[in-house]
Amino acid sequence: MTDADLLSPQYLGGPTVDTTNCEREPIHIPGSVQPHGVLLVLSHDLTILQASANARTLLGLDPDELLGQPLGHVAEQREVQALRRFLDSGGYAGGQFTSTLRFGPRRELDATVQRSGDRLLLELEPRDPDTSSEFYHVIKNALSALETAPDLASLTQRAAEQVRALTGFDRVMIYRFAPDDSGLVIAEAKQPELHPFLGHRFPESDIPRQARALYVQHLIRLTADVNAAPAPLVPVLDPESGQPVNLGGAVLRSTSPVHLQYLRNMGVGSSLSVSIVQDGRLWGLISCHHTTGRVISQPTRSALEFLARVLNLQVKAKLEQEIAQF
Ligand SMILES: C=CC1=C(C)/C(=C/C2=[NH+]C(=C\c3[nH]c(/C=C4\NC(=O)[C@@H](C)\C4=C/C)c(C)c3CCC(=O)O)/C(CCC(=O)O)=C2C)NC1=O
Repeated sequence: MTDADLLSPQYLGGPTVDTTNCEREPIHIPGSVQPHGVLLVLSHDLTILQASANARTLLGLDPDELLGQPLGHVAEQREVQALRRFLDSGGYAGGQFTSTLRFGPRRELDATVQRSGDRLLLELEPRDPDTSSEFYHVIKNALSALETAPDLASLTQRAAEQVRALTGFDRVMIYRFAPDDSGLVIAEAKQPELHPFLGHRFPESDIPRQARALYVQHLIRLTADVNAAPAPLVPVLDPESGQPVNLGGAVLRSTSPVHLQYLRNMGVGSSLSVSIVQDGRLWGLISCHHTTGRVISQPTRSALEFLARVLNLQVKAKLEQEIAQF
């Protein structure tokens, strides 16, 4: 089975996707994750049911050494107890729990935990050693810039500039959806030598219905490297239910192969987008491109989500201001 086979929806019995049926691609059940992290699927009592094939890269153990093991047998007990307390407290319904988990003396990892049905998704990523104190100044300045913007145009332009300062992506755009779900680039901050997308309009099919629906539920997604071979789940289906696990909210979820080709055709090496949601509808996206692959650490993603939530509130205020002026 080639890497390309792993990513095709047929891998899990899905439809053959081409440019005529984009919205039928089951992007929430790719059966694999991006290889810059490791995914463990846990039962409610924290037993490991599935593990991504690349588990050894971060945990020093292969899937067959992990499957059936209680998490506490492979990770630091004290931190697992903190996770257990979060879960026993009811956890944040639909939210994510972020923490640090140690899998042995030199394996301190960033952990993101969220529910998926009656399973838990535990996603593990290497810690970013150079998250400096300067990071916090960037966040503070970004918040001030957003909160003092006089109108919608300056708010979205400042948002593009601040997200670029925080993430270092070569290009950051603010993409606004029209009533027909086509999109328009209304703000942009980029490397000077890159051709502008500002003012460009894109068809509805560029971000199909099921993707837009997913993006209302889950605010952020990163494609760290459009050329990376995905790490399949082992076993690929939940051993108890026989069903594929829903990775819709997983930070490591493998990106649609059709979209990966779209990004390659654009000369993009990595892509990050953050949803702008108004009244339960996807109003727009902060869409970021980097010419090469790029991983954004969990703390930076958390800061980005925080900024996006502030931007959502500021966009709402500016839209209400515009209506009040008529
Ligand atoms: C400058 C303008 C600009 C635009 C317009 C743009 C589009 C864009 N598409 C996105 C996602 C997807 N598109 C498709 C499918 C198709 N797209 C097509 O054109 C046809 C051929 C097609 C199927 C036949 C699918 C399945 C997904 C979900 C991917 C996933 O989440 O797994 C995203 C969000 C993800 C990201 O951040 O990169 C963006 C931002 N990105 C830009 O920068």
